[in-house]
This record gives sequence, C-alpha cells and structure tokens, in this order.
Amino acid sequence: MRLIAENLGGERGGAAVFSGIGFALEAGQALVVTGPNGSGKSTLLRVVAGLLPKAEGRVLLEGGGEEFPSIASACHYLGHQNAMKTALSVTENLRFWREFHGEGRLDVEEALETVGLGGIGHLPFGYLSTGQRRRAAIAKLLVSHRPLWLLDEPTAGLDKASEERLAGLMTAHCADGGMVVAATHLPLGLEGAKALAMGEAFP
Ligand SMILES: Nc1ncnc2c1ncn2[C@@H]1O[C@H](COP(=O)(O)OP(=O)(O)OP(=O)(O)O)[C@@H](O)[C@H]1O
Repeated sequence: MRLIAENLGGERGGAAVFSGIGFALEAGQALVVTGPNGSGKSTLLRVVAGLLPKAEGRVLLEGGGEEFPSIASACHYLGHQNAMKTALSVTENLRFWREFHGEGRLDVEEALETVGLGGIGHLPFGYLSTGQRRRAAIAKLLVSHRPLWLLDEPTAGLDKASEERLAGLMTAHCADGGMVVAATHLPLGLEGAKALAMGEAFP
C-alpha cells in the first residue's frame, strides 16, 4: 500500500493555504508534518482525508486492493475534536466506531486497558478529563481496522506517560504494515519517520 501526494494545494475560504506539497509513504512508514500556526497542517490532513476539496494536484492510495480502494475507506482521521458523543458511555462510543470502521485487532475492553482507561468504560464520555478524552480517542484507533492513521496533534492534552504510550502504539501500527501521517508541534518519538515542514503562515 502506498499513499502518494503530488503537487497538492489546499485553500480555506478561497485563499491559498499551501501549494506544491508532495510526499510518498509506503506501508509501514510514518510522516510527521510540522510548521507554524496557520501554515496549513490541519488543512493538509483534511484534504488527504477527503474532508476538504483539494485546490490542485492529487493525493491517492495505491495497492489497497478490494478492501481499501480509496483513502476514505482506509483512513482513520483524528482531528482536534475527538468525534465522540458526550452523552454515550465511552464503551458505547467505541463500539459504534468499531462497527463503523471495521473491527480492529483489539476489542473495546482491551483498547481501554491499553490506553490506561480500564474500568471507566461505563462513564459518559462527557465526564472524562481532557487528557482522558484524548486517550479514549486513541483507543478508537485501536478498535478500528484502518491502516492509515491521520492524526492532528494527537498528543494534545496528553501527559508524558500517555505521549510515550502513543509513540509505542504508532510504532507498532507501522510495524504491522500501517501508515501514520501526524501533524504536530511536539516531537512524537517516532523513530525513522519522514518529515514534512509546512511553510510560513500566510500573512
Ligand atoms: N473556514 C475557514 N475560512 C477561512 N480561513 C480558514 C478557515 N479555516 C482555516 N482557515 C485558515 O487557514 C489557515 C490554515 O489553518 P490550519 O488550521 O490548516 O493551520 P495549522 O497549521 O493546522 O495551524 P495550528 O498549528 O494553529 O493548528 C489559517 O490561516 C486559518 O486561519
């Protein structure tokens, strides 16, 4: 499987945010996207995910076979929002996403244990602290069967131990043939990751 971007351009509100972005990512590789505030990291991830139209160029997934014929079918996008229903329990939220995305290697209980949230699956998601919410959103990655993780500032709100745990999970995902594209301001501890530096913010 291969994720390829060529001469990719993105815009917001009709104004160019970035242009001429290119990268190629093989199965098992990670790409860390850095750049100042407003340089277009989130926009790039959303364009790759297909949540925003691209302004120019192309981005595609090759070799996904019948199971993953497109980026949309292969990706799990984790944005700034965690995409969980606050009134549903943590377990109910994760069950929904497991069904929606396809069943990942871990079941809901195992994923919660893995992110250090064992025993609180019964709580409404809205009761969780900021960092616990992010950890539950990371558990969402583990219960889902999606090879391409698109992560927008995945460590936001995480404590040091959770940051290190996430680094291990991303490394394991890549070792398992997955791919990660992560926008970040902080080092993610991803050894051997490719790097993409977005330009200065438009004035
Ligand atoms: N809906 C919108 N309409 C107009 N401009 C927008 C819209 N959404 C974002 N922008 C602008 O697009 C630019 C890129 O924003 P984006 O969120 O992609 O940057 P970023 O690199 O992820 O920033 P940060 O590091 O602060 O998260 C910013 O200048 C932002 O103000």
